[in-house]
Amino acid sequence: MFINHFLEYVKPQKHKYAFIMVLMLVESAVSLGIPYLVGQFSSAALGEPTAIDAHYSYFIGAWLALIVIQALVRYQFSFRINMIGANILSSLSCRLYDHVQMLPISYFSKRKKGEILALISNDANVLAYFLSGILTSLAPSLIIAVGSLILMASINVYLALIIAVCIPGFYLLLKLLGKRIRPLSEQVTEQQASIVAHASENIGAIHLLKSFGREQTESDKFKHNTEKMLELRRSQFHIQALLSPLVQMLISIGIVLIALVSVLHYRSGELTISELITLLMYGLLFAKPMSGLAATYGQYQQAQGASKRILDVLQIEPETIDESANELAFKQGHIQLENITFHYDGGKPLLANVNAEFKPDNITLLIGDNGAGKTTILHLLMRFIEPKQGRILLDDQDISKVSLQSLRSHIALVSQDVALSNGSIFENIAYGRPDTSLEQVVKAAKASGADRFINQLEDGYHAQVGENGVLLSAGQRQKISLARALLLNSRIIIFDEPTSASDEQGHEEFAALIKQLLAGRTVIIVTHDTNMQKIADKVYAIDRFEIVEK
Ligand SMILES: Nc1ncnc2c1ncn2[C@@H]1O[C@H](COP(=O)(O)OP(=O)(O)OP(=O)(O)O)[C@@H](O)[C@H]1O
Repeated sequence: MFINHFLEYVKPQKHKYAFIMVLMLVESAVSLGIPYLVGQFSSAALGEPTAIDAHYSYFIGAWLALIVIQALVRYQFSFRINMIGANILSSLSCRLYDHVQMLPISYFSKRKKGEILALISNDANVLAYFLSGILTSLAPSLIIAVGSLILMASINVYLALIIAVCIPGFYLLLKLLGKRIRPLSEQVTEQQASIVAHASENIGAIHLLKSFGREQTESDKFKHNTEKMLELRRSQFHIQALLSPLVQMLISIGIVLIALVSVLHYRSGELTISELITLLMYGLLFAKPMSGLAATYGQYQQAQGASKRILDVLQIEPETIDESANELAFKQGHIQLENITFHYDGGKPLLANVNAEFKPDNITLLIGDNGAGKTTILHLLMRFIEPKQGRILLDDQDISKVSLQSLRSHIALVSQDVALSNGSIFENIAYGRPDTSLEQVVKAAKASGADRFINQLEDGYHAQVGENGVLLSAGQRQKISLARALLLNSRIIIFDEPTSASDEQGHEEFAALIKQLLAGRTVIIVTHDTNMQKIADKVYAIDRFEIVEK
């Protein structure tokens, strides 16, 4: 049972649960009391003996009072149970989000974005509301079903027996249909994830899509995906739609039998009219929780699927945040690659026994053909990925032995596809130092050359950049990204294709800027730009799995 792993989310809410259970017990007692009162009312109206000697209007009054109490209790129950669900959802999705963002980069390379989003939103939702509803809906359903059965048996034992015989059939039916619900709901979730992933990818690459005239192709693809979803939904709804009426039918047949046997017993004088009415009302009361139980069973199967997917992700080891690992004792920023061998899982060999040295107060270029492994080396330095063999030393300390947080705090990465968050320019430059002042941000922007264009914007540093910085040009985004790295004031700065978005003049300006700004630091630049060679102290070329100094 995958769901068991999540019962810890129920525990903190136990007092609220207990109160809801009390409410539900009251509601069950009221529901069971109503048929009894109706029986008493009929007896009083027909002049038969009643439990207390009272006029029939007294029983009507009590009946009405119970109806009002029932409504009030149901309102309280419904509100509180939903709040428990919302609370569980909030803690579960926070835990999931925290875990997901700690997973290694390799997890994200293999998963669709939509799949991850579906997990945090859809699966967490299914599980949370199941956890909040199950205990509180199961207990009263069982109380009402068992209670009405006992009360029926107290009036007529044959009738109770008829129902007891129907119950195994009911269970079998549930089992049979329930078997198909789970794999279907898993397929539905997967399909939903690929629809979201497809849409989000296309919207993210809308320029590409439009410029290559892919509208129709992508529309067809989307339609194909939704049609597949429609098919899955058809099967899912088919079972869901079948489950409830089938169970209802079985129960209704039971009620017909109850009615028949009751009438026969009445005619033979073994039952009074008020007992007959009470019995029929208990029969109807019994039917309701039984069909509720059928729905709960369907939800249970869905929640099992959701828990399994969530559990699978929670069981993936996050990036090693070894609390006991040493902090990096940073000195100058001297980096050495020793016999590094690397290939991506399932990929061909990329680096074999690579040795290299990146010195402080040096600008080192990494050049090479597309796909040679330049960015991979930067990612090894950041420990987004780990070498298969060999080690990387920073100031003579093996970086795999120091805490990730301390390693990354000394390195600023200006990546190829500049990632900006949807906020203001100020927020984007201050991304790594959220508590920094405007003055410091402006200083960094002046140094990176971003200040010029920022001042021309109507809202200046408070201008919004749009999602992924779409409101800025590629060159402007790169300048913001450089300012962001400068603000960190890291002693090691690594650039991945920093001038890919600049014009020829931009290349020269950037080279001069780097030379002047980053003196004294360890600078590594992955580039295809030959202008950079003028400012470089050393150039490494990656060729056929090896690194050669030029
Ligand atoms: N996450 C990944 N999983 C599997 N293979 C990958 C992954 N990232 C990159 N690769 C592959 O590894 C090789 C090296 O990629 P890398 O990005 O390091 O090249 P690069 O030298 O920086 O290229 P470019 O100059 O085109 O940016 C490529 O063949 C690429 O397809």
